[in-house]
Amino acid sequence: MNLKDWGLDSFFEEEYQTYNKEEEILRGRVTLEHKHIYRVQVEDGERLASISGKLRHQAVGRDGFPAVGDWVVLREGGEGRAVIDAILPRRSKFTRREAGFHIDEQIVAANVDTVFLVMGTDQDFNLRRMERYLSVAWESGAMPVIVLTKADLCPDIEKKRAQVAHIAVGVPIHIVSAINGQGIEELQAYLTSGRTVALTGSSGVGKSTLINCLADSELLETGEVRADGRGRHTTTHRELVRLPEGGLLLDTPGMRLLKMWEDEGGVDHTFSDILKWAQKCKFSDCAHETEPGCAVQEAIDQGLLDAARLQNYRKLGRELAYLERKKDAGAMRSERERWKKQKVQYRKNTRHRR
Ligand SMILES: Nc1nc2c(ncn2[C@@H]2O[C@H](COP(=O)(O)OP(=O)(O)OP(=O)(O)O)[C@@H](O)[C@H]2O)c(=O)[nH]1
Ligand SMILES: [Zn+2]
Repeated sequence: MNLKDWGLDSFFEEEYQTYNKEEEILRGRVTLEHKHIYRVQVEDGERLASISGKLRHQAVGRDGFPAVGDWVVLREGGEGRAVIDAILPRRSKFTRREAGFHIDEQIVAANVDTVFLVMGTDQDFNLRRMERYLSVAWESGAMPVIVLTKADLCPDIEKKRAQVAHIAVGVPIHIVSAINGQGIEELQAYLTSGRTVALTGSSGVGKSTLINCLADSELLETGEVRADGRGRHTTTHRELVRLPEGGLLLDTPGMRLLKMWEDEGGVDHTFSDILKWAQKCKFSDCAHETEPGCAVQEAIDQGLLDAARLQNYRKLGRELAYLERKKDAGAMRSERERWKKQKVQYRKNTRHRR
């Protein structure tokens, strides 16, 4: 199997060049992760792999661990197993941030080329949510494509398309139905050889149905002949699969339930129209509320800007500010911990000296 078929291109080829050729290295792409055991597609088949002690040691936070879609540097570890020594830089990444005690960034998918932002045209339809999806997509580095599903149930599909087009300037929009096959072929065009496509969207919008349409078979369940030549068929599930037509489909649970926390860059891109008006405000620190000479409020008055968009922009801003504070609080706590430990150590040392 040529790794080009799995998306290996000049970008990653070049990265691999920087690795030491004295030791025999394997190149491969992660297709499944399960509790720090990885299934990796390599040139001559598949390997189960764990990460080296060195990589584990270097991993700062969870983004230091491999994720589905990552290109990794491996070596044979005996008994058909392999060891992952390094992760290549990611061309795109989707992260999930847990706002718990600490902010933890977990990679839910790496090196996605195109992301389908899937939304139903039924009661699921929600423009504010689509704005959030777009923010996440711009932030990730993957190219967003909007997919509106269940067209067969929607009487005013063109109106919905226009509403979406208004908030997503320049983003392709596709209207599909799994029932009558509308739009499926258009989506297939993104799944060309070596290109990686991922999906996100709320539960029940038809992602699984769509995948089955695109795969055109029960491919997700089909086993393959084992790479080690023992000829046994496996029924192992993979989260990065190669379709018969050549495209790569990435479908992880984390990707499906993407939390919509994202930072400034993505938000600013999605709300670039608001920022454009804001530049014309009289005061540079205008909060766009009751300030005189506020160009944003003026745009709303003139019907050029939807007030709900400003509200959504503010809401996202507040969430980000909250996360920032959490992050700071976490940093402060660990700083305090470190200081406490040092103090204990200091006391021990001085006690010894006495
Ligand atoms: N009428 C109609 N129903 C659809 C269409 N696509 C999916 N459905 C139905 O919508 C329901 C949910 O579809 P799924 O494909 O399971 O949705 P999902 O997004 O994978 O949901 P999760 O697995 O919860 O993330 C199923 O009953 C499908 O049959 C469509 O194009 N038209
Ligand atoms: Zn203003």
